[in-house]
Amino acid sequence: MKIDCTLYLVTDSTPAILGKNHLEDVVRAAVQGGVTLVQYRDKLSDTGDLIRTAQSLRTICRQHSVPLIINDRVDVALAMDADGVHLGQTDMDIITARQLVGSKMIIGVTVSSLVEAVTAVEAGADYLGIGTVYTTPTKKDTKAILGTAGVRDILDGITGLKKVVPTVAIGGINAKNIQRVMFKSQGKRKRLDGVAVVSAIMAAESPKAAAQALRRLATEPPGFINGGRPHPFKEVDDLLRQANNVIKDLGAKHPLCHNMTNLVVQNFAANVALSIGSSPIMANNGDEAPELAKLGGALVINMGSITPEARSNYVRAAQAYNACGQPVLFDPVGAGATKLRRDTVKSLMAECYFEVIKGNESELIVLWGGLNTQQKGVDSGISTSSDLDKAALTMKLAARERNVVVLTGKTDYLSDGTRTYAIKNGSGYLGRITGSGCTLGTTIAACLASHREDKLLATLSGILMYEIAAERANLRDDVKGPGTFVPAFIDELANVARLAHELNDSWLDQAKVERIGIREPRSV
Ligand SMILES: Nc1ncnc2c1ncn2[C@@H]1O[C@H](COP(=O)(O)OP(=O)(O)OP(=O)(O)O)[C@@H](O)[C@H]1O
Ligand SMILES: Cc1ncsc1CCO
Repeated sequence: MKIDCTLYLVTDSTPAILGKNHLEDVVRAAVQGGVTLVQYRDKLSDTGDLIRTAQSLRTICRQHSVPLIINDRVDVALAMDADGVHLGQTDMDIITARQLVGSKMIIGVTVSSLVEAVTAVEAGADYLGIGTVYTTPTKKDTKAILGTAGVRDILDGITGLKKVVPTVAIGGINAKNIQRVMFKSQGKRKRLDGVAVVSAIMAAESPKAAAQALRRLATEPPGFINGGRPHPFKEVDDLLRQANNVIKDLGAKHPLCHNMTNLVVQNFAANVALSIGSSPIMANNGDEAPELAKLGGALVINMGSITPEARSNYVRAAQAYNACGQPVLFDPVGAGATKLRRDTVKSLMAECYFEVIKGNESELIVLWGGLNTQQKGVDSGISTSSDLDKAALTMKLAARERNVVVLTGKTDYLSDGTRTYAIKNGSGYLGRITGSGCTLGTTIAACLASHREDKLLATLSGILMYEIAAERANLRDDVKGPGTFVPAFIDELANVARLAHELNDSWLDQAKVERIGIREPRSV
């Protein structure tokens, strides 16, 4: 029997997933929606019930020519003449199962390592379920988490074996990440034939609509073909593919993050730096900078508390880092609030090179030349600009300064003067605590210090780490308001750093990054 693994439904009859629905109804709707293979998985029912349910599922599946596979129970599969049986690593071995079921019945096997995959193929498996890709609410055992990189290694490892078998990935796959999973797990010569899902269909409000959507997404994977042109998703995805490594390297290299920052955020910024894997020093005296600049780190100049001697300290420090070729991030806090700040911005921009400038909209308008803009304190104020205006401001400033510019707000804009992106991650709490912009600057600077090859990628990685950690904190039960948000946020920054260290890039599935197609500014 030919196996089409494009969209493989694995059933789950537990109340947490199935709710009040009937298994048969859900499976019927799913095959009507486009599921290509069904596995009946039930660890709890008695043998008689298993056989009866399997028989009725087989009737439903056969009406749509979809094979029905039985999980684990070779006896049940034989008793009701299933199309196949699926074996886990602790189930019956493949050779014994084959002797029992004969040559026609499909045998599928779950594998989570290359050794298991090669062994299964050589023993006669007809398809492989590779997993677990991501943690799921029902499976939290992170040891077996492969991530897409792990799936890719297995696909590469089984390329060239005599027998070619279809493969599906399983574990935490849903409509949001299915395309990324298929794209990112591509091996050099082999890619997944499909994906297996459980709750994305079993727990869906409309299993039919969920199956239709997943089938479409699985059949038209992005980044492969788009009338011969690279899919727009591919460009963003190429960056996202690398972001986990940038964060992993940050933890491994532990770079110095030298903050010349305001009086408000000293402690918060130092804790953020530590939780992401960087080593902070809060040092506002420019005399120390030439020595610190030689330690391979990055400098943040945040002019939030502009003391009388601050300007000359900033310039000496930035020039020391410029001389060593180490990155400097400029955060022109309250740039439009006072004459002193406007003048300071002007002279810093003239005397120093900033690899990244990060500010809110009001601040960046001042930097672009809106020296008459009046900012109320350090806040951005109510914006009247369109999204495109903000993206254009970000791009033209980056093009003029030959650097990377970040404009923060509910949506962040990022540009290197050529490539411009909108990032729609984050949490409303970030707008309700002080210093979220400042500590984002610290995070980006740490990324710049550890990843020197592509400053746009380093900046994007820092923004995503920061904002996705905020989203994760936002979801926690212990967060009741802005006050409890701050410690939870620091914990989540550390959690994202840990995931990256474990090569687990699942946190990036939440990334909401869009390429903005605006023309390059011709003359700036
Ligand atoms: N409503 C929101 N929803 C999602 N993310 C937000 C929101 N408001 C701010 N952020 C995020 O918070 C971070 C800081 O942006 P913001 O524009 O508030 O900086 P700022 O005004 O310089 O802050 P501060 O002066 O307090 O340091 C950015 O990552 C931004 O995306
Ligand atoms: C509130 C405040 N005042 C100066 S710096 C700062 C922190 C946020 O920018």
